[in-house]
Amino acid sequence: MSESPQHPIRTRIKFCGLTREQDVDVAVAAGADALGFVLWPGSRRCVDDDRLASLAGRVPAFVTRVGLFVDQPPERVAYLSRFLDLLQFHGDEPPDYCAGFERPWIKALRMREGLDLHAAAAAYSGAQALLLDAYRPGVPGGTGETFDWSRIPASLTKPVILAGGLTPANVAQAIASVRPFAVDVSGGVEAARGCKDPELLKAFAAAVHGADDGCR
Ligand SMILES: O=C(O)c1ccccc1NCC(=O)[C@H](O)[C@H](O)COP(=O)(O)O
Repeated sequence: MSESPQHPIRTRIKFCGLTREQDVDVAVAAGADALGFVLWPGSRRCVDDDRLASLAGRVPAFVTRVGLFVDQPPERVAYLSRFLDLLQFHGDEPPDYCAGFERPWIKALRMREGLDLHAAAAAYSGAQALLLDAYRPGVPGGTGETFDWSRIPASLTKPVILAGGLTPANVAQAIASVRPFAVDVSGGVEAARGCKDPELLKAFAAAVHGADDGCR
């Protein structure tokens, strides 16, 4: 299979829901390409503005700082953008809203029944990627649940970030089946909610690298 953003030779890794400085350090050392900070107050992983400033200030060059939002006031997104390289919209934000900030953005889509991914990719054509996550009614993200990966068409034109219930134990299988641009994990590398486990972070990254080696 030839390389392309849809079928990369190296799967990027995004660790999500970081709340502590030591987790940022371990995640970066393990090989993170991106770190996600939940900025939606409804989440137990949400970090306040001071903590975001501290965590974001710790991230070295070439690791992307991603802020997660769920249908929040645009003024709030605009304010917090100063700490972020990329915005991730996890709610029902329409494309015009997502494009209204001076930052690149990705759209999270929860894989509810009947979702047409080609139509969504066309609607969110300004997104840098689509993050595909499990659907659980009333829960915007971070469910720790997988979905049926065979629902993702190989012909999708947008880079796919695969999320939802990934762990060090299943991520290699996920990469082999989907060949995503990136994988995203939160609960699968935690010791407790919001607290990442150093060994799980390293094991997850090692499993991704091993899967990439197996795909070559
Ligand atoms: O983590 C949260 O609490 C959260 C709340 C609201 C929107 C998104 C949220 N998290 C998103 C993620 O952490 C990931 O992008 C994704 O959902 C994967 O989570 P997991 O299944 O736990 O690996």
